Amino acid sequence: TYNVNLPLNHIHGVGGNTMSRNNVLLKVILLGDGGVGKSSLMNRYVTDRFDSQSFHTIGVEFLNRDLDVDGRLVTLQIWDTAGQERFKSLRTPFYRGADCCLLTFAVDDLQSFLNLSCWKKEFMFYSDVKEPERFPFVVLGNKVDMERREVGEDEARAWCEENGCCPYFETSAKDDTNVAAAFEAAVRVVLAAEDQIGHALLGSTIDLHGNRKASRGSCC
Ligand SMILES: Nc1nc2c(ncn2[C@@H]2O[C@H](COP(=O)(O)OP(=O)(O)OP(=O)(O)O)[C@@H](O)[C@H]2O)c(=O)[nH]1
Ligand SMILES: [Mg+2]
Repeated sequence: TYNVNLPLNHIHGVGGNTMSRNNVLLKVILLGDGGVGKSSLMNRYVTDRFDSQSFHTIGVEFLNRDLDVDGRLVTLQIWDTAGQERFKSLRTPFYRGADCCLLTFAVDDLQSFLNLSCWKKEFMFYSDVKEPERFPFVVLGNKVDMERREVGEDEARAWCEENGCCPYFETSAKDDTNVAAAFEAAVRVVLAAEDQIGHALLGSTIDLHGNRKASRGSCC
């Protein structure tokens, strides 16, 4: 486990996640407004700690965790980004090569939920993924331990339905609610997508949909 601002040992590159069939490195990236709990979720998952006084992230940091998913050994490389607008230029260069994007908001912060679309757009703009329609997102509604909510679970699930039916998890980094489940879901959606591509290649029936980048407009 390594924690740096400069990603010295990041294995990047074309399709850069598959080391072998049973030993996979997956890059997942946490995006969302400053203060929603991205760093706390990563730290809870990797080190099983929670800090109620955490500092805002500057740029990006990452931590690795190995896990076994249905008999496949996976190294999950979790990239935690700075959500504050002033750090935008420090985080966007690291979107490329991501296998899954975890869009995060806090259930006690309506604005962070409304901004999910902006985060998705920003990711699509800078990640340069080949098949935007198929790229896997997972949505996390964090801080469910808070009594006062501004975003209902139904509302959040509706957004996910409208945005490619991505999986939704209500998490608490503080109470360790659903944190492992959310990261494992990210691994599963990536592996499932890769299996599909594998099958398509075998059957020579790749459907490229013909849609490349939908829009290159600026984000908020
Ligand atoms: N109650 C509660 N507080 C949380 C939870 N997760 C994070 N926090 C608190 O929310 C504040 C912000 O958490 P961070 O993890 O630093 O937020 P972030 O998304 O990484 O913020 P940036 O680095 O600025 O993008 C901290 O005070 C955390 O202790 C949670 O699940 N429940
Ligand atoms: Mg942070």
